[in-house]
Amino acid sequence: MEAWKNLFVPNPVLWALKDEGFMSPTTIQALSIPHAIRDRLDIVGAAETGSGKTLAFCVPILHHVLNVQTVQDALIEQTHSLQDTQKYISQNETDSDSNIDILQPEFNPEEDWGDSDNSDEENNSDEIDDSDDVDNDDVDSGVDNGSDEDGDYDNPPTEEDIEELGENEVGCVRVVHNIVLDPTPQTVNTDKPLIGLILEPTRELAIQVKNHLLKAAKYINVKIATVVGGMAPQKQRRILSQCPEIIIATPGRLWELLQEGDQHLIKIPSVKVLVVDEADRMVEKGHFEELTKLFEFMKDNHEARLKRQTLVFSATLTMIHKGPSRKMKKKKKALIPDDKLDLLMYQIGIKDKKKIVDLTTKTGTAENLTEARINCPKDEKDLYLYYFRRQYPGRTLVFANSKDCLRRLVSIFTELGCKPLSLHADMHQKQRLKNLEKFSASNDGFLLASDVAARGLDIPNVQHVIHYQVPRTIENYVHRSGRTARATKEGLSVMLISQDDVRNYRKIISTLNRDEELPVFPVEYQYIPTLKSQLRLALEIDKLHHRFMKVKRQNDWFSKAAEEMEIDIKDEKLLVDIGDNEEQRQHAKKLVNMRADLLQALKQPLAPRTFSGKYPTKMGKLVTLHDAGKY
Ligand SMILES: Nc1ncnc2c1ncn2[C@@H]1O[C@H](COP(=O)(O)OP(=O)(O)OP(=O)(O)O)[C@@H](O)[C@H]1O
Repeated sequence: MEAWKNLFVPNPVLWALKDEGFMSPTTIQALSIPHAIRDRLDIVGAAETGSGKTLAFCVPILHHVLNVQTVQDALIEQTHSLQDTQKYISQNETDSDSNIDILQPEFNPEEDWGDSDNSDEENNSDEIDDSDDVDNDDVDSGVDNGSDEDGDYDNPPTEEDIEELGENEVGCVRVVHNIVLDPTPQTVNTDKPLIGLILEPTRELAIQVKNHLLKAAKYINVKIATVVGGMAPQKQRRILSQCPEIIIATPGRLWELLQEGDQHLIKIPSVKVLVVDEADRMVEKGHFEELTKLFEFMKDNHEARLKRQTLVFSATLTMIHKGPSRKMKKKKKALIPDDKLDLLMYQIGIKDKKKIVDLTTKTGTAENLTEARINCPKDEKDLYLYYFRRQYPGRTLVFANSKDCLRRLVSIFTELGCKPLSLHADMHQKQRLKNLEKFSASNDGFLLASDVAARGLDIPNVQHVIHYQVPRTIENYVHRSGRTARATKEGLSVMLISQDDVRNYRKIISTLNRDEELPVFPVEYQYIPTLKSQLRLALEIDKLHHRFMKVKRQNDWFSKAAEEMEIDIKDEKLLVDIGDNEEQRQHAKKLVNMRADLLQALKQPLAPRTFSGKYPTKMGKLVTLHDAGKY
């Protein structure tokens, strides 16, 4: 753990990292953490997907939490000694000689500072546990009883900490020459500061980061909450009323609760650390309106802004996606990476005192990623996806550009027995999380997703990423592909390219400065006819199934409407409208028979793979096809 110590990582975090088996920092962690902790600089960090950027911002936040807690402990101790002195003074009636100005003898530090954290948590544990929300451990699970009660951390509080705490965070206590004065004890409350705010572009990512942070905070007494859309706001309001020190949020819900005047969220301008993860996406024009408003709201408090540390990270901070050529021509000058970074830093309010750590690789994608393509007609993409699925088992994530396309694929691949899961923005949040969980739990998981899953998700051991359609931007290509080949793992990314995709494909290749085309994925064509006939049958079944369901839905609708209007459903006219039930029975029978045929066809094993060719990767190493399926 020596390497971590040199980065000024506090001991309680070190213990947790050790438990996680993170024996040494990754490059982005090693190059950014000391500047954040020791130098208190704003950090702008760009590094490849899966390189550990999450911990690079989590560790500095926890450092701040520990610092604040140490300061609070010191204040309690001072208050205790002040009370002892007061007792002594009143007993000896010699207060005229004292140089300590005691304003309110009733001040009770136990009530205001002491163990409110823990007792709060226990008293409210039923509130947190009773709901069946997926998110039901948002706050309490992040709290440990603080094994480091003596406050003996690596970095003792500085003068600045004490000043900041006195003015901004406690509000009712002033620290003058190390003596605690309490001018307005009647306003002392159990209110706790908001220390860290992490902004994420998607709900799944916010929840994932919370879990990551909880692991790193295993030995720290800290409350961490997520504030995201798609979950009950009432519960989030309740959680916020417990004043979690760290909030991880998506901008929409955060802004909504802030506008309601949430008492904890109004402290946002004086937050000590602000993290904008996936920053280039967050500030993208027209993406998060609420974020702009939030930044405006934070700017109001100029003094706090100067004290605040801002950390921004992404794998694509310096990548520029080229717009449509017509637009580009109109512009006098094309955007260059430095412009993008400057604009982003301006939008977020990065201070001049900053450290930029740009580890973006020349190829743009992760080192351990093998990239390939399959060229095919648009109407054969299903076939090649099916081919890949059958020939290359393993956790596979497929990206498509539209929700309609995803729905269609889910339907067909369900018929083909591939057990697909889906993930897109139109789904209910609980279902989204459930599907992610199922996907992560199955070694052979098959997830069909929109770009909502492209950024940040750290699903263990995703072996393959398939781009059913070529993504529209370079950033999306890098992030989608980055769901595999994470940390030290290998991974394979394959693009299905039809005529429609050529333009986007060319843009990606040129932006990534690739000298060569991506290698062609070697398809074993001898299997194609068998797979084609299975797919054809599945498509027929799917079509019939949809027709059947449509009539059934209509039928149900008519029955319901008829009932509501007190019309007898046996009415001849209605029966004519909804069609003949016997016909539906026949319909259903046909479906059952066709499914039985398909099931039989699917049992037919494909001939063992005979291909033993190799194809080069961008890394120059050779990967056999057999290996490619077993990453
Ligand atoms: N020091 C470390 N040693 C070993 N593994 C680590 C270390 N730091 C992080 N990891 C692991 O590496 C994986 C990727 O980390 P993380 O999700 O932070 O990547 P990222 O850079 O944020 O990726 P993305 O750009 O896709 O969001 C995670 O599973 C994480 O637990």
